[in-house]
Amino acid sequence: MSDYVSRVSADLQQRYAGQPEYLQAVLTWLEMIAPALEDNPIYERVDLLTRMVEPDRMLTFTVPWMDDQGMAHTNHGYRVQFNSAIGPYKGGLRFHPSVNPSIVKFLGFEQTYKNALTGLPIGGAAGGADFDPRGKSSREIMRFCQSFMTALYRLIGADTDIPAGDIGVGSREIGYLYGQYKRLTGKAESSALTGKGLTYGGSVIRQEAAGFGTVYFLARMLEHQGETLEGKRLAVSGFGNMSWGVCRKSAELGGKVVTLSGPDGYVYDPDGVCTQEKFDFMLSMRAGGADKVEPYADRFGVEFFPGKRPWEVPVDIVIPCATQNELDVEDAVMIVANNVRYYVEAANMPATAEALRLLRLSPKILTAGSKASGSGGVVVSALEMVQNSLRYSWTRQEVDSRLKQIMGGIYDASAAAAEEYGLGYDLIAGNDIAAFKKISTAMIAQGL
Ligand SMILES: NC(=O)c1ccc[n+]([C@@H]2O[C@H](COP(=O)([O-])OP(=O)(O)OC[C@H]3O[C@@H](n4cnc5c(N)ncnc54)[C@H](O)[C@@H]3O)[C@@H](O)[C@H]2O)c1
Repeated sequence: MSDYVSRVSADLQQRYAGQPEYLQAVLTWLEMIAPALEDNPIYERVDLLTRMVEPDRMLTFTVPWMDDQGMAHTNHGYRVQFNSAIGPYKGGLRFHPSVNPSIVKFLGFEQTYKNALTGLPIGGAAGGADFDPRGKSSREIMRFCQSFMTALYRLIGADTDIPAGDIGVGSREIGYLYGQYKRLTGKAESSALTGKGLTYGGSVIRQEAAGFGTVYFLARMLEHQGETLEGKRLAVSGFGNMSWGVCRKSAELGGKVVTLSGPDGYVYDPDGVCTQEKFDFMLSMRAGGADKVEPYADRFGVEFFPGKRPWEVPVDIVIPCATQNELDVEDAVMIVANNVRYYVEAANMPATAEALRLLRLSPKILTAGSKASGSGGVVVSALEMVQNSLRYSWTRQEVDSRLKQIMGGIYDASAAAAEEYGLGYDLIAGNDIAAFKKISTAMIAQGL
């Protein structure tokens, strides 16, 4: 590690000791891009790394709202505008009790480098609140979203910062947020938010895009090995938006997702989550707001494993789709022992640093990181912005083929950078290096 990288790392660890997720994301990235930093004194001269790993700014605000019984509550809201070197800030909003400055900073950091390789001109951001949507009525969710937007609206806009959904924020919440944005600004500025409903500027495939994109990326890895998804068994976590898209596209390509999970445990469905009835049931579990996967076992007569994670099931492919650090070293050891052949991240930073290192360095498994294989959602969000600017809607087939093509481009850029730096087929390091080079070039060109 160069002196400059050591200094930046030490400074961050001292300054942000209480922000473990943020430190994990940045320190892993510094390890990945190390080969691209060697013999390049310009980076230190313009102190590029410090500016790349810290957000441009971060807003913290209170979100007061009233429940259906007339009791007031106050949550904490955040928006971190991480980097705008290649376009306006763009990234999701997460409503979950675990949301704090460390989580939104890690999400904003990951989003910046994820967005860079989409080929679309967008910077990176993230935000959200420690609000728990579980058990809340639709009216409570609406009041919360309106209060959240009242605090946020001055900071966002089509050319400044464009929020989208993430955990706990789907099309219903985006609708309430957008309605309040319009009310406050007096402008029907459709590309100020993405993930909108189809009747007011949303894009077809946006809901499916996150999961579809991951499977398109996986299909390219399989192709590289002379294989297809036909007959492969997949372990997936979560049962939300990302998992739903992965199940649907895998089934279409002949694969079989045999696990889903929630905070309560996981279900094992040996026949696969492959039918329309099962896809629809996933949607109803998510909309129900209980955040439990057990009802799937009751409904389809399959086994439920309370309090456990799905990584113990022997499969060909593992795709974590739920949340950060949902897979630790013990899980990684089990995955290797089960002869899993592909580990493809859909959720943001789903593995601990040690688990990821173990999987990445295992000669038995091919790995892809969330900044590449998890970028389908933002790709179609950006395509939604393009359609809004054109005041035009593309067909399902047009959006889907663009998504597939862009995912292929991200795969190609990752594989090419890995090869250029003598890293073989390390798609994770390759992706980080390619994104680093794109953003650093833009930042240097724009001066201090
Ligand atoms: N939706 C998108 O467009 C999109 C795009 C890129 C990345 N992601 C990432 O994908 C992941 C899932 O997002 P989503 O949009 O599907 O959200 P979602 O709210 O639709 O679903 C989240 C799922 O994760 C599970 N989960 C959340 N916290 C958990 C915990 N602590 N333990 C166990 N399970 C937990 C929930 O039960 C739920 O099934 C997140 O990491 C998110 O950042 C989403």
